[in-house]
This record gives sequence, structure tokens and C-alpha cells, in this order.
Amino acid sequence: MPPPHPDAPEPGTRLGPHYHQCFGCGDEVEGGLRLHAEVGKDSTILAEFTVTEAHQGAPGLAHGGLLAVAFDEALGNTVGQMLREPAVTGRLETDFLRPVPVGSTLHIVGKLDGVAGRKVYASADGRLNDPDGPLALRARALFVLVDFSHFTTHGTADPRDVHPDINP
Ligand SMILES: CCCCCCCCCCCCCCCC(=O)SCCNC(=O)CCNC(=O)[C@H](O)C(C)(C)COP(=O)(O)OP(=O)(O)OC[C@H]1O[C@@H](n2cnc3c(N)ncnc32)[C@H](O)[C@@H]1OP(=O)(O)O
Repeated sequence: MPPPHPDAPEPGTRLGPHYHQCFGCGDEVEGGLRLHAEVGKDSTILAEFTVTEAHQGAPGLAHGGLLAVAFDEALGNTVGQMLREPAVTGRLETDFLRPVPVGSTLHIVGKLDGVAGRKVYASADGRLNDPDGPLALRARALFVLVDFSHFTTHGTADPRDVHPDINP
């Protein structure tokens, strides 16, 4: 378990969108997940989002791919906030243990598992309707630390769009 960066936000800190047009956390995306996150105890990130009709895969049930988005977002936030370095998802595995109905709220807890060079391992659990509710999903991910230029070279970002803390 790597120690958090000295500038990592304190437990209880509410985390706003890292980018307003992000499908996972942005507040300007119609049908987006609008995932909310805050810093938990022991270097965890607590995230939640409520499944709407825009997120269905079968009638009344969340689409698995959208649930994976929620974990990508929560795990990316865990890595970025705890290490205070930009990273991108290299690999994401998701175990779907229970169906997630429309109207339910998924409570996700993300944690860092290890760092090896530029590779960062993280995992998360997702519970239904309560932080202690039934376990619905589990995910593990490998993130790769990248330079800010990843987002300007391959995307259209001004570095300041990636996160308000980032200055060119
Ligand atoms: C102030 C700062 C922050 C503040 C706080 C911000 C909060 C911010 C919240 C963000 C929340 C967003 C959460 C969504 C995050 C996305 O969704 S990101 C979008 C999806 N991902 C991508 O588009 C990535 C696309 N892939 C790539 O760009 C490149 O393949 C990568 C991942 C950068 C790696 O390429 P590279 O830099 O050339 O590195 P490379 O040498 O190939 O790999 C490095 C190591 O990783 C390993 N590796 C790479 N890919 C894999 C893989 N798929 N499987 C296994 N191993 C792999 C390699 O084997 C290598 O291992 P070692 O040889 O070192 O042992």
C-alpha cells in the first residue's frame, strides 16, 4: 500500500468533477453518471451514483458497461487524488455479482493496492443503496502514470481543462 501524496486531500473532502464534460463525473453531460466522490478514511475514495433510465441495458436494470464506467471513474479518482499524478486506465476488470436496478444508488469504495514504477494497481467494491448494503460489483484496475502531455498530444485539452489544480 503506497502512502498518499503529502498534498492528497483530507478525509471528508468533497471532490468536484475533474472535468465538466466527463461522462463519469461531469455536471454538463446529459445522461452522464454524475458520480459524486469524497475522500474516505485510510486513503480511500467513496463514490456514489444513482442509476437512471438513461443507464439501462435491460428494462429496469443498469447496463454493465455503464457500471464499469462508474468504477473506472472512482478508481481513476482514487489513483489521481491519492498520488496527485495524472494516470490513465490500462486495464479494468469488473465482476458483476448482482443486478443493479434503475433508481438504486451504487456506493463505491476505491483503494490503492500498489505501485510498481509507472503502474498503479487499485480496486473497488460497489454496494447497493447503502455503504453497508449488498455487494453488487467488484473491480480491479491497472492505471499507468502519464505526463500531462498525454492529454494535450492525444486529446484536445488545454492542461487546465484536465483538473483545476493543473497549471501549464
Ligand atoms: C494533480 C494531479 C491529479 C489530480 C486529481 C485528478 C483526478 C482525476 C480523476 C480522473 C478520473 C478519470 C477516470 C477515467 C480514466 C480513463 O478512462 S483514461 C482513458 C482510457 N485509457 C486510455 O485511453 C489509455 C490508452 N493507452 C495508452 O495511452 C497507453 O497504452 C498507456 C496506458 C499510456 C501505456 O503506454 P506507454 O506510456 O507507452 O507505457 P508502456 O511502456 O506501454 O506501459 C507502461 C507499463 O504499463 C504496462 N501496461 C500498459 N498497459 C497495460 C495493460 N493494458 N495491461 C497490463 N499492463 C499494461 C506495461 O506492460 C508497462 O509495464 P512495465 O514494462 O513498466 O513493467
